[in-house]
Amino acid sequence: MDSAVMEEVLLDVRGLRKSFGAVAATQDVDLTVRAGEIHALIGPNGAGKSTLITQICGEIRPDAGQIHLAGRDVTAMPAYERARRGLGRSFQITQLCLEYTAIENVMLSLTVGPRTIFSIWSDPRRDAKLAGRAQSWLERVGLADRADVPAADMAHGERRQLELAVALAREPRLLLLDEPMAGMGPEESARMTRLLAGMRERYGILLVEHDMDAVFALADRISVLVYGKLIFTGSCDEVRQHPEVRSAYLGDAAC
Ligand SMILES: Nc1ncnc2c1ncn2[C@@H]1O[C@H](COP(=O)(O)OP(=O)(O)OP(=O)(O)O)[C@@H](O)[C@H]1O
Repeated sequence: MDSAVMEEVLLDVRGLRKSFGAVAATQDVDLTVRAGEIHALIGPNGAGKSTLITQICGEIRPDAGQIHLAGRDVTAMPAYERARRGLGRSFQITQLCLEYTAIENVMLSLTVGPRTIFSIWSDPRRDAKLAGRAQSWLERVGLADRADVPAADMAHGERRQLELAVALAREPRLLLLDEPMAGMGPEESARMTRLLAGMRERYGILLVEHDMDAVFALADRISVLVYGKLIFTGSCDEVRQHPEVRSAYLGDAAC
């Protein structure tokens, strides 16, 4: 990848702070994600990872701090406006329409994407051009032959792949992935790891994940969050060697 592109900061979080009563869920967090980078965010349960993600998405307002998307201050913007400006998200809990087939789920996502004009009088599921575009997103996530399967009948790992296709169809530049490997067996997790590795050059990715094999296989940088504070940001090797990280999160067995 062109080094100028790789240097572009897609997400810049500065001094972000959020408390729920006495719980300081985000404490003065600074974080960047560059184009072409997978930046993993790790930390024990309750460390504040989801709270940070939901502030970046615009679902909850920070008490203090700024969020810039591709150089633009979006701190006061609603979630839909951030999505329009290239922020995509896949959720920790699946958000698919389970009664719809895989291709219908992606087609519905395309109807709210940036390059689609559709009429409220027509059923987008009957649109052949839209179906072609949806099929190509299914191909990219390895679900080409599952297009007509209702999401309800898909395996857990396939649903997570479909969720990714639904997010990608909106053509984001920055992707926030909240535990994409959650609930997966080793094979499904390895498949998702390969999929994300193949996507890295086209997006900036902030990856929240507990599966440390996946994190170490994918991340260019890792940030470690403990009790709402970022205690360290560095490469996989630096994180493995960091004494505070080892005691707070990894434990000696993981190093
Ligand atoms: N809406 C809320 N109201 C009150 N407290 C909250 C709320 N959301 C989060 N918290 C608290 O903020 C802290 C951070 O929670 P958060 O869910 O962000 O952590 P997490 O790192 O995502 O955890 P996990 O890995 O288990 O998903 C926790 O103490 C949690 O109980």
